[in-house]
Amino acid sequence: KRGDWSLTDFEIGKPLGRGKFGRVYVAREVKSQYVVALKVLFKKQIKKYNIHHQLKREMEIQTSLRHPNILRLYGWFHDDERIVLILEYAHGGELYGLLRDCTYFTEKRAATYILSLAQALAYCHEKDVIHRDIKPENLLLDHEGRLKIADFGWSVQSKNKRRTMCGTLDYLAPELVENKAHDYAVDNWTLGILCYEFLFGVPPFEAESQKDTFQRIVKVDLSFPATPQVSSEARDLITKLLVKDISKRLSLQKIMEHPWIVKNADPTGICNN
Ligand SMILES: CC[C@@H](NC(=O)c1cc2[nH]nc(NC(=O)c3ccc(N4CCN(C)CC4)cc3)c2s1)c1ccccc1
Repeated sequence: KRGDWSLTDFEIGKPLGRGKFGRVYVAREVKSQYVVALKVLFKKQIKKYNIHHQLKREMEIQTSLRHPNILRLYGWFHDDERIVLILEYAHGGELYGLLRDCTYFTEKRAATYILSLAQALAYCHEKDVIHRDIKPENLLLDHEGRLKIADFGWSVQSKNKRRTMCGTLDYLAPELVENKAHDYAVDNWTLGILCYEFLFGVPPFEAESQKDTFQRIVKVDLSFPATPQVSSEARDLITKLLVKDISKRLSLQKIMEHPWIVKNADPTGICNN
């Protein structure tokens, strides 16, 4: 099945989105009538921006991941000028679109998506994958409203150069042992940003200029608007994620066990309110 695909096997539909390096189209595989998304990247662009290694990593990583909240990469093919990724089709479109339409989510919907993200990231981290670019634009919804993380273009397989000599940590300096833990914590901070944005409709450190946003981030200049009304448990979780000291930032496991998540999140990942 893998590897013998070509564009003639698909009826191409409307464009779904466009990134810097390519476009995504909805398509139907002719024989099975199965609906997929085809991400078309031009070899010229790949050479020009020298993203060949990144694309290769994205393909290896996303093919190896199997999780209900991670968009599947079924396979790929190429011709003289294009590389085409055959991706799972997410019928609900971008989570971002939903957030824009309803300004902010209910606490149940927000908690359900944060739980799905924490579960997907815990799965990725077990497989030594750090996404590093979790943002609303990369989050899609399937036909049941289940969250799907897309676009692993910026993810990395954590450099296993840190794999210790003869399998023991005993000889590793603390900064190396620490460093490995640090790599993963970047995704946890992002969950705090997303949780805030799901509940208030804007990211926590938004500012007029990039410089101001940067300063607010490094100072962790966090404040909660009076409206919309958001529970103290929700604010507690956000406050425990947007922590500068990585060793004090809530772990994915602790996020899944947090009272606000336990009380509000739908464990099936599907939220209809
Ligand atoms: C995350 C960005 C990334 N995207 C993917 O890989 C993508 C992979 C993938 N699979 N399914 C998708 N579905 C859609 O994009 C979509 C958008 C709107 C839809 N609707 C509009 C509203 N309506 C009410 C319901 C139907 C339905 C599906 C996308 S995007 C990308 C990367 C490079 C170049 C382009 C895009």
